[in-house]
Amino acid sequence: MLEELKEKVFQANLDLVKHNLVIFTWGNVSAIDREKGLVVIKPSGVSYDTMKASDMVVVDLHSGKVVEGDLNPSSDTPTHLVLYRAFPEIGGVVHTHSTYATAWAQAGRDIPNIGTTHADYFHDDIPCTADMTADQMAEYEYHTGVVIVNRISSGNINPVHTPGVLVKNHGPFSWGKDADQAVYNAVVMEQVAKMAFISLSVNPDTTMNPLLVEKHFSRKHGPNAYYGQKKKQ
Ligand SMILES: O=C(CO)[C@@H](O)[C@@H](O)COP(=O)(O)O
Repeated sequence: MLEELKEKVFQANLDLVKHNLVIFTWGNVSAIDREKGLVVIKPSGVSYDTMKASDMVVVDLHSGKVVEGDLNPSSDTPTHLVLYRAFPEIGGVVHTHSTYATAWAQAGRDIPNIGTTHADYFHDDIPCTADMTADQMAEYEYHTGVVIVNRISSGNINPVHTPGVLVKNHGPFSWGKDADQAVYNAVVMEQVAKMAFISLSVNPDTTMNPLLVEKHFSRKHGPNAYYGQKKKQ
């Protein structure tokens, strides 16, 4: 079942290593088949060096139960499932421990939009979730998804326009229309986290023109999208 999606998720997980976003068994990628209501995700604690497409685990979107696979699904599976249920537009989710984005998450700070590189891909500051309550620590991974959705909705953030978040004291989660786009957004998150860290160490008081944000974001999104579009006659 879902052999083609397993292969895509497997390759997307290997891309995390290719882009230096993870080491050892850290991180995970999933994708969803919305027609079947099934999610394919990386198995828990399996090295990227030895992992195979057939190791990918298939779980039910609503119950979280494993419907296919011999290995345990990623420990972050409940987080992925909350995001798929809350954001119907997304088709892939990524979690990494990429160094700079994780450092911003551990510091509990939003990654500010202070450059066109950020604005090309993420409209808003990349938000960091709040501390979790003692109650939320029970079923931590499920409530990680809940605090992500709460942070996005309370910030009136469009999850398609700002496809990522930092989980405080943990690390980044990104998403996209499919697993590949979710990985792409994870790479961008790490890059803009690094750029912002360096920029603010040079000038903590730097600013960003909101008009420049709109100009760059609209190059890829919205009616005036330019990137990769046919030349207007
Ligand atoms: O963030 C963490 C642990 O802190 C996990 O995402 C990471 O170790 C990957 O766990 P899985 O192997 O996907 O269960």
